[in-house]
Amino acid sequence: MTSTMFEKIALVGIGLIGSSLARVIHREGLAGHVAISTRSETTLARARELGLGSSYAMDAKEAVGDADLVIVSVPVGSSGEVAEEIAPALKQGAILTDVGSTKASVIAQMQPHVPAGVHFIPGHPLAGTEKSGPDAGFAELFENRWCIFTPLPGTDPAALEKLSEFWRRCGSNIDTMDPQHHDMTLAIVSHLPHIIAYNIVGTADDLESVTKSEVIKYSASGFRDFTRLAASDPTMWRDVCLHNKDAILEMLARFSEDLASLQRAIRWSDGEKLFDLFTRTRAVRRSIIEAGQDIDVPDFGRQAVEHPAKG
Ligand SMILES: NC(=O)c1ccc[n+]([C@@H]2O[C@H](COP(=O)([O-])OP(=O)(O)OC[C@H]3O[C@@H](n4cnc5c(N)ncnc54)[C@H](O)[C@@H]3O)[C@@H](O)[C@H]2O)c1
Ligand SMILES: O=C(O)C(=O)C[C@]1(C(=O)O)C=C[C@@H](O)C=C1
Repeated sequence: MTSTMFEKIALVGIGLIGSSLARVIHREGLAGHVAISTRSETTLARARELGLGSSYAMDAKEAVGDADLVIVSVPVGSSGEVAEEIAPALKQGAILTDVGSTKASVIAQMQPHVPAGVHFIPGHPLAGTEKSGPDAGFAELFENRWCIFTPLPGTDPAALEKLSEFWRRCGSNIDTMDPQHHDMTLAIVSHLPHIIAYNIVGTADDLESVTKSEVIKYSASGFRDFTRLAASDPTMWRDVCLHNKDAILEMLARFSEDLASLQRAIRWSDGEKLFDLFTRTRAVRRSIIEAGQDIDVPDFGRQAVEHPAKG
């Protein structure tokens, strides 16, 4: 059953995340009006061609005027300038949220611009792909995925509950945590994997000149999985690295220590140590699958989910 939750929702930024939101809002009938704004004329024209909204504006202030819910879905490094731009046009009582992959930096950038009487609730859907732009989105993206809020002290519980209900209607499960904890957790489960993927694919690309295309010709599925992550949007991931610097550097230091220990085990033919580590990590993968967190979405080019019992 569908029922309208907001008279008007404004989506600022209409790439993978913004356009997925537009699609699920439409499918679930969550808004009477969806106003779309983005920085690039070409992207806005494409959003119009795709029929993602009810109105389209290059001027974000025009889009957010009268909106009950404003969702900012731009690279995290641009969240401050967007907040500054839209602040004067925000309606009293409106909920303002974002979807940025880092939280402390987004809060530091946006909060100073948020007018009194507007409920600013930072958020982050843990759902995405390596693709970007309005064509890449799909309504099912958020299904059975976590959406984490990092509410500020004094957040209105009713506004938080309304936003939580919105994300539940988009298919997500809700959790809340403080921004520092979010940034540390995401550094290990999301940011480091991307950095490692960028690095290994970069190394292989450097070797390419030596191996004369064998890297591409013989790339096995393990390497191909890395190339999917390493194909992710350069602007988005540059911003994530620059805006979660401390947590990423801390996790990279831990990672480098553990890698050195693994290197040592290989050098000294310490088979027991290798076997123990690989057994422990296999159990982690099984726990993720058993928790239902490894759900493939069509068109990701991902491998089929393996059955936990297969060993
Ligand atoms: N891609 C993912 O897997 C994923 C997952 C969860 C959260 N996020 C976060 O969501 C946000 C958007 O990511 P995406 O994947 O949708 O990116 P995207 O590149 O697909 O889309 C970004 C959109 O922002 C617009 N934009 C850029 N700068 C702008 C500005 N200054 N003013 C207005 N619009 C501007 C672009 O025109 C585009 O419409 C990022 O903060 C990212 O960290 C991404
Ligand atoms: O699956 C992917 O392709 C993603 O990169 C999604 C992913 C992730 O690391 O899980 C990437 C960044 C986000 O902030 C949230 C989700």
